Amino acid sequence: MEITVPPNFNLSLLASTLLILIVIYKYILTPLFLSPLSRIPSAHPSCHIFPVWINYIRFFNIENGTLFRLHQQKGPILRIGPNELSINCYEGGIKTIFGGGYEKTSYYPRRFAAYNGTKNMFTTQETHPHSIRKRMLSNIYSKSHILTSPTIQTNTLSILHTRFLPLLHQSADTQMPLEVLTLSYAYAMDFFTAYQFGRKLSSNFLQDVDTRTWYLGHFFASRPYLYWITEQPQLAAFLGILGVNLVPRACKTSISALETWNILRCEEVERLLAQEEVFEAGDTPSVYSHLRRAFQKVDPENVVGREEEKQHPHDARKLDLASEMFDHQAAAIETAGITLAYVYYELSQRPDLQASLRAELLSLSPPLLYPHDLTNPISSPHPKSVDALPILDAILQETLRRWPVVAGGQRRVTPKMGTHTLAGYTGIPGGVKVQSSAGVLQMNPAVFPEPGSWRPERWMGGDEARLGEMKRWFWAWSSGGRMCIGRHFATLLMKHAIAAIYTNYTSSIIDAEGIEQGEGFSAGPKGNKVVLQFVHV
Ligand code: HEM
Repeated sequence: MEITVPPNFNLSLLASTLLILIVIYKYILTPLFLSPLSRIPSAHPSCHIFPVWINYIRFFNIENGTLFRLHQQKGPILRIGPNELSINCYEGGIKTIFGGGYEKTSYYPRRFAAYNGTKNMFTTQETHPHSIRKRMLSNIYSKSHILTSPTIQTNTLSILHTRFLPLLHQSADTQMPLEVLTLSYAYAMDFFTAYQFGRKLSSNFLQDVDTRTWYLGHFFASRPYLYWITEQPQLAAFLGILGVNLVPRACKTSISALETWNILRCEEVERLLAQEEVFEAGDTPSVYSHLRRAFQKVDPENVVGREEEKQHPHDARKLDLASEMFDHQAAAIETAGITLAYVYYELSQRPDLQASLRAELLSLSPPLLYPHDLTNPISSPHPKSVDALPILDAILQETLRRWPVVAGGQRRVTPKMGTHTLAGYTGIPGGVKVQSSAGVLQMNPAVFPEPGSWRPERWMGGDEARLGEMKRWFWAWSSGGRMCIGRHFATLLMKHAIAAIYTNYTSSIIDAEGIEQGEGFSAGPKGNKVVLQFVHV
């Protein structure tokens, strides 16, 4: 049978119409009406179809504040892009996503890349390689190890008494106010690198102001350009080829400068280890040599063939070690620095609480009084007794709740297999980007009444059920398999700084303009400063 085509029939018109219909069906009708995500409240009507809105708020760096307001209005789950959700609740939220081991998105290796993309624990997206690396590191950061490490005990005493407290003492003596945000960055870095590399190779940012300023300048250099680095890396790279640098070359130079600073220390540790030097407790490069040994254990199978590498397994792992050390420094300096600045700011408004805290601190045996006889071997309280102080603990816990430094969305992706139920919405497919944030979770008034008020008392006493609920929603360290591995170290570092200060001084605010928390994945005071006056008690 012969098919007769109408004289005015146009094949190409038919094809174009079909194509348009398919595009409308796939990119408009499906995301808007048929996708399981279409039932979820959208942050903006366009979010169902285009990722323009989410890019807009990320470009203008207003994501945390905007999502916080929208969650208050629209509930715990929001569609923030055609394939992206923000979820802030416990059941069906962080319990499912983070407790269920959803993998990280590529945001992490983009934002936190080091040594030309040499993966470390934080930037590894996939579960299996992550858990291998985590097993290698867990013990050195476990609570039992942190609270009994001779390296930490020796260095705590030395850093507090020879570097930190003299600065406060001088400020109180001369009645010169201190800017405590930068001071806290310096303290956190010195304290952490002393554990990582040993005290001899640690930073000395508390005393060496020039190197501290140099380091912090490079550390924060890329912040204004993060949108291009994390959200539009291909576009930035393409325009870079054409000579348009959305991310100034200086940002790369800054990262290289810090990488060099770090790798020189790694090399120096290697040199000392090669000499089989016996380290004094304070000079033991605890974190570095722990990971180095862990690599050596697995390397005989991996590094076969090259004699040189078999003899010096660290050579093969040089960048792995450096990348891991680099990342832990970055994790420690900013997070602990900002948290401490907020602790001092809040306490400075509560002289009554400073007095109760001091009474508690004076019960330590011996208390952290300054000046102190450093030749006395039992001249500091045991870390376990500092850790166990209830008022100190509540002050830190409440600061981490009210001012969670990792305030931005922690991004994950739904597992490829099967469908998922999140915040009561069923049928969510694999491959959907999801994120949660401590800045939203910890401001839930149903769990934390008057969430904007800093009230350490909420963590003291009270009924068990209420405390249990608060702990479930407390998310400053994240949760699940990717929870902060440095939390016990950070807690010890921060508790000792607070204890040392408030045993010896009172504080009051001189200048806290811009204390409101800024934007970003990690966020400190917008004004970048907290100036306090310390007075001898
Ligand atoms: C106040 C201090 C700190 C806070 C609030 C904090 C918070 C966090 C949070 C929320 C995460 C999860 C982030 C995400 O998955 O998106 C994290 C992960 C991590 N933190 Fe911390 N952190 C602190 C201090 C430290 C310190 C001192 C170290 C030093 C070792 C550290 C090392 C890490 C590492 C390596 C990870 C990645 C863990 C993994 O992927 O399994 N953190 N931290």
